[in-house]
Amino acid sequence: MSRQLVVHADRASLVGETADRIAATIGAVLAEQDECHVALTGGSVGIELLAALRGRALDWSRIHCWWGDERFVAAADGERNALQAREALLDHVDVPAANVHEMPASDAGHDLDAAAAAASGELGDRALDLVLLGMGPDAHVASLFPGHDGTDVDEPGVIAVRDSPKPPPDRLSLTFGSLNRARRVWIVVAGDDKASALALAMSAADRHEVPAAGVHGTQETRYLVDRAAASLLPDGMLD
Ligand SMILES: O=C1O[C@H](COP(=O)(O)O)[C@@H](O)[C@H](O)[C@H]1O
Repeated sequence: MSRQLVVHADRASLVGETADRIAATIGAVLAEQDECHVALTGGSVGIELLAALRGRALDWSRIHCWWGDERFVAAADGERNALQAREALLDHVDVPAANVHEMPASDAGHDLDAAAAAASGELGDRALDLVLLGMGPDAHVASLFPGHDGTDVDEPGVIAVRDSPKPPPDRLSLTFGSLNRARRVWIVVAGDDKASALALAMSAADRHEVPAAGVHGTQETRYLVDRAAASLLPDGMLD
């Protein structure tokens, strides 16, 4: 399955046009099936994207929201991806509570392993319709970090991540097994601090060292980036 690269002039057009694409894709999925299951992402551009989706006309009663990863902190901690997503988007749209599948918070009564098991149980072996991912400057996606054991896991589900190089240290993440059974995987990247990671991700790099290189959808894999992030891609890739 080939990967598509879409380069936008700047961060603002990346965010606005990607929000349009997400809304159009969800609309097309809902024209063919009853529900659309989407994994949201945290991270700087990921949350900007969710805020931009607020104004789009979508049938939220049929959209289910999951997460690619979560920081294992208390429910009210501003670092929590789900809390940021609520503030940016979900508190502003008519999404039924039952459609929002947050991963457990650290004060919900589970330790990290039990939280991973609970989130895995809820997700099962579902093939998500659309997975949105950010990418760190170290090429991590979701909370799959270079050199970490989590990059070995091919079973679908949610894993506990300890000693994350990016704080907070304890996290939950979808595995490659769940990410790579999604129909569409879109990796959204902005900024020149991500340029070398993006160049590696789009090469045939080993997923253990460059996790972003190991993620793909069964129907579609798209890198949606701004010009700054694309600055180290070979000319031939930009044609
Ligand atoms: O910690 C995380 O980081 C990545 C990337 O974030 P960014 O701020 O560098 O864009 C994000 O995709 C992930 O969901 C999040 O938990």
